[in-house]
Amino acid sequence: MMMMGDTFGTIGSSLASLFFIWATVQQIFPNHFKIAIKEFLLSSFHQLGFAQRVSDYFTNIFSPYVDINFPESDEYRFNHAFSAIETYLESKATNKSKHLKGSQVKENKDLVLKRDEAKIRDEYKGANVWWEFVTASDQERSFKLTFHHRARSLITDSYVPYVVEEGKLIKAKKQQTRLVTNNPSSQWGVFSQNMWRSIEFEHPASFETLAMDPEKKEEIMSDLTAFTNGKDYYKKIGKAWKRGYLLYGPPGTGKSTMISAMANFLNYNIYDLELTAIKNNSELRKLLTATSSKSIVVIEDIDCSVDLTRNRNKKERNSLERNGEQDKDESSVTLSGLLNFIDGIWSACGQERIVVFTTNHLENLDPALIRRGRMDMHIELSYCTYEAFKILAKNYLDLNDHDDDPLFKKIKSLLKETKISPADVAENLMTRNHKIDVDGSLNSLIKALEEKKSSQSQHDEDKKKNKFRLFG
Ligand SMILES: Nc1ncnc2c1ncn2[C@@H]1O[C@H](COP(=O)(O)OP(=O)(O)OP(=O)(O)O)[C@@H](O)[C@H]1O
Repeated sequence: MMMMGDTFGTIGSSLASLFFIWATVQQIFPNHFKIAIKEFLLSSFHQLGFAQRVSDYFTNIFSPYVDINFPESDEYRFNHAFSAIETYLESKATNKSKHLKGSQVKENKDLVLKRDEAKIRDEYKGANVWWEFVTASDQERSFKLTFHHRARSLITDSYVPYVVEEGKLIKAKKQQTRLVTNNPSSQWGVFSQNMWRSIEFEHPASFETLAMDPEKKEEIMSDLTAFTNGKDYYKKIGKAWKRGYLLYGPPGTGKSTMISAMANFLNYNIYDLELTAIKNNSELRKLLTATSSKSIVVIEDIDCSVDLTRNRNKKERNSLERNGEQDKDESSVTLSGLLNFIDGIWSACGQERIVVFTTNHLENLDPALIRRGRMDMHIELSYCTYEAFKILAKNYLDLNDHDDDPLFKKIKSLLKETKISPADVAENLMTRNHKIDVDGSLNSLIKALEEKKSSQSQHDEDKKKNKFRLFG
């Protein structure tokens, strides 16, 4: 009311001044002068925003509501705000809506209830807003947001960003994790639309079932949690929101299992990057820039994928000498291409991404690839320890604490003397008939450990003999 009174006052006094000046001009100046002065006065008032204010005032009285349209696609490109709004409204409205629809898109999925209303009211910090789903055609769908002009800055500066952010968060929480892998470039299509293909990721691995030292596991989990909550931190220090993990260790020690556990823990998609299917650095760049945020880009057995090993520099130099100064980047994926993406372009495209490299031969990798800062955390996955065995015993045999059990004691001492992978231990604990047979499984493991021990001591014996022969 105060605002309306003020505006009337201003309009009244401005009009009074205009009429007073105009009356004085009428009396003093001749006709042609009068016309020039009239035009000057009108244009001055116009420039001072007077006309605009009058028109705004009346528009606001008769139509005080403002609309913002959020089309599904903008200039042929998908509008991400549209899908975030859709998710937000779906979650928001289900509790309040009187008209719902239920659907079950897959037999093994839960029934989903969605609102079945075209218009939804929402409230934000005391302001009412209305959302309307508008369909001009199948291709032209949009959400129309309507609110009172008085709440304009609250809605545009604060509410809309809140809705989009909230929608993205809800989507990320609900999203089924996907396993994505790259197609050979010959199948990418004209607009590179088929670079990646994906399936639902349903691996049940979790940190709980991962057999490794509990302290180390805790350290990895808190590192991942800090990363995923670190948006403000990364912004503050001016670094791209990404983190690299290098998983190394002998075969069967749980490197792939750990990646699955990470993806399930964070609810991130996995991009399993097959480097051998990529021809050169430019293809690599295209692929990586098309990955989404909240994802784990994995290169397994990086030492086997491409020539990224310690000898690379020497080999690269030799090849350049043989072929003249031909640009190697044009014909293959190189270490510099990969590093460029991790440190260079990578920083500029996308956020909240994790890179994981795995290898069985850490010693073969070029130090540039794995230096701290690129691979922030080096995680060694090793042969089965007694602590790890206890986790596997719990997974496979439902055994909790059996430290005093003679079979456990025997396994403890054998594990100390033997190098056996968690995969081999798991294999021995697994019962063929899917029925838990504790003694049978533990005895089968003891047998396997004893065999391993004797073959290892035989191996050591042979090695010793060969050494003596060399010197003999
Ligand atoms: N640490 C572990 N905890 C639980 N299960 C494990 C662990 N390590 C291995 N396994 C079991 O062994 C199987 C093979 O392990 P996984 O593929 O993760 O090993 P890896 O280190 O990636 O092996 P590779 O180097 O040969 O690829 C898994 O399916 C899992 O059942």
